[in-house]
Amino acid sequence: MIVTIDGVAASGKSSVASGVARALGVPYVSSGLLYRAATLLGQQAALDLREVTGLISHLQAHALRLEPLSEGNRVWLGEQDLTGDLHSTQVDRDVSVVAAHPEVRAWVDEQLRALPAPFVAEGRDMGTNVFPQAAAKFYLTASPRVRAERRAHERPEDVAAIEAALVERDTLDTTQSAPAEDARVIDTGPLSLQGVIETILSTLPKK
Ligand SMILES: Nc1ncnc2c1ncn2[C@@H]1O[C@H](COP(=O)(O)OP(=O)(O)O)[C@@H](O)[C@H]1O
Ligand SMILES: Nc1ccn([C@@H]2O[C@H](COP(=O)(O)OP(=O)(O)O)[C@@H](O)[C@H]2O)c(=O)n1
Repeated sequence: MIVTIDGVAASGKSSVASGVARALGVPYVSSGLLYRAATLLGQQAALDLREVTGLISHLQAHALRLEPLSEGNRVWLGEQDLTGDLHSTQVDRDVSVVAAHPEVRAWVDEQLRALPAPFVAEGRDMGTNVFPQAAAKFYLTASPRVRAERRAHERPEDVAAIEAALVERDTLDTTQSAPAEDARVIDTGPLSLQGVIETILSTLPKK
């Protein structure tokens, strides 16, 4: 079974996906980490991230591997674990430009579709584009202020700066961020993390 959890930035996707995956005893798959890793590699090589040709050849020459685990995903470049560098403000700033390239999206999608089910996949277009056949689909939202307050525990900037950056990224991500027609939309604002996880678990089809 594949379950998809999409949503806007910092809406709780990875925390919720991890909780749902642990309850089901399956891994979760964080698609955003591959977009973040592509961005980091491009930044480290000082590439112009608006130019897709150079970026794609660079990605093809550096085999990145997503390791989906239920506790937390990791991204490897050979033996090097890149995960700790993927959630920086610098990567946040450029990732939507990288993710807008159809060639980069195809590079990510190919890796995701090669993963063996069952799993919980989280991102923006898991239920619409990558796994339209998923057994259950969810889409998480919350107001920009609520999301910024949550993310302020994970970034050095103040809440107002984080909120402005989240809203900008939501706008840049609009194309790939629409909920699937058959997704259940959950406003996580009034709910605890455990509350969101339980809401999802209670509506999953019985095996
Ligand atoms: N419903 C919730 N209530 C309170 N905090 C939450 C909730 N959902 C997520 N969080 C917290 O918000 C932050 C961002 O969540 P995260 O799972 O990283 O979101 P995303 O993967 O959508 O960016 C984390 O610190 C997480 O613990
Ligand atoms: N399925 C996906 C997942 C992420 N992304 C891109 O990758 C970026 C980072 O995704 P993420 O899920 O790690 O970001 P957060 O929502 O956790 O902040 C997003 O802002 C999108 O630009 C995407 O385009 N499609």
